[in-house]
Amino acid sequence: MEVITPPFHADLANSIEVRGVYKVFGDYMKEGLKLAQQGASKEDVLLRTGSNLALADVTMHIPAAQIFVIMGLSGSGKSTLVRHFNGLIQATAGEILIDGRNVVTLNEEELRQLRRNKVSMVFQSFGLMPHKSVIENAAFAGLTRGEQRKDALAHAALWLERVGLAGYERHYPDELSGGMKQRVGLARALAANTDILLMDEAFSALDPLIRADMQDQLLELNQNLGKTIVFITHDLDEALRLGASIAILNGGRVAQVGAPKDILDNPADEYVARFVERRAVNLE
Ligand SMILES: Nc1ncnc2c1ncn2[C@@H]1O[C@H](COP(=O)(O)OP(=O)(O)OP(=O)(O)O)[C@@H](O)[C@H]1O
Repeated sequence: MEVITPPFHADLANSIEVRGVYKVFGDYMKEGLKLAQQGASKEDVLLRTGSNLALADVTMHIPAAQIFVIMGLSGSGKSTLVRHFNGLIQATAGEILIDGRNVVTLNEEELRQLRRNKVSMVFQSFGLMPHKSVIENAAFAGLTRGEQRKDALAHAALWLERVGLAGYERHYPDELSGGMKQRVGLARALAANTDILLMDEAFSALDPLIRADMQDQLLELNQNLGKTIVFITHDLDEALRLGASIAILNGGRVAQVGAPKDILDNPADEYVARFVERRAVNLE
């Protein structure tokens, strides 16, 4: 079957454009969507339809080659939003443009290609294949892209070394600690060498020293290779250290998007102010 590739727009390369995205989970999606479009809150929609409004009218521009941080309370919609970017979740309404192509309209094969070649993801729950060794996990993208096995494994070994896992190549995921599994997931995403990296609480299981080291590596990767990185975290210090921009979600809606200093100095509302109050001092 012929795969039709929608047009590529060079001026939008590696940016993510989110336009009016809504996501309603549950049996009464249409009713929930209508209420949300009229401005109803997550709680209202739940009370009146029993449906779960995860995202409402989310619009944001994620520039190429930037680290863009997403924060918000548990359940505010962070993971749901990011999973729209590689088509793991289908929007109820709205558009997501990557390289100017609307991800919402891609078919399964096009989505597979997108995940293989353009957008890789590091999951909070690691997402490793238990029956494959550490190095086979790390080399997954290269192997499925059809690279020579020797080359894909050599490349994966380099990334495993960079995340501090040299010597563990032949081990299996269930022989590793949580932090080590998280680093395998990270090595796998980095070895995939895609232009866009989605990271959902990707450092949460790491101890503080390794976490700081991984943050440094991510900044370096972003600076040297110009990767676009979308990074979900609960940790304000991590957000301020990594993010060129920070978006804060509240009940599925965007509370504020801005540079860290703007958010610290001028929080848009009480909710944002609560996030940043303990750091309400000027950033250098
Ligand atoms: N598959 C699903 N079915 C029904 N509701 C869902 C599903 N996935 C997420 N939700 C709901 O969508 C909302 C947003 O969830 P999401 O996981 O995106 O939040 P989050 O901000 O990432 O939270 P956390 O910080 O706890 O990971 C929540 O109310 C959640 O219950």
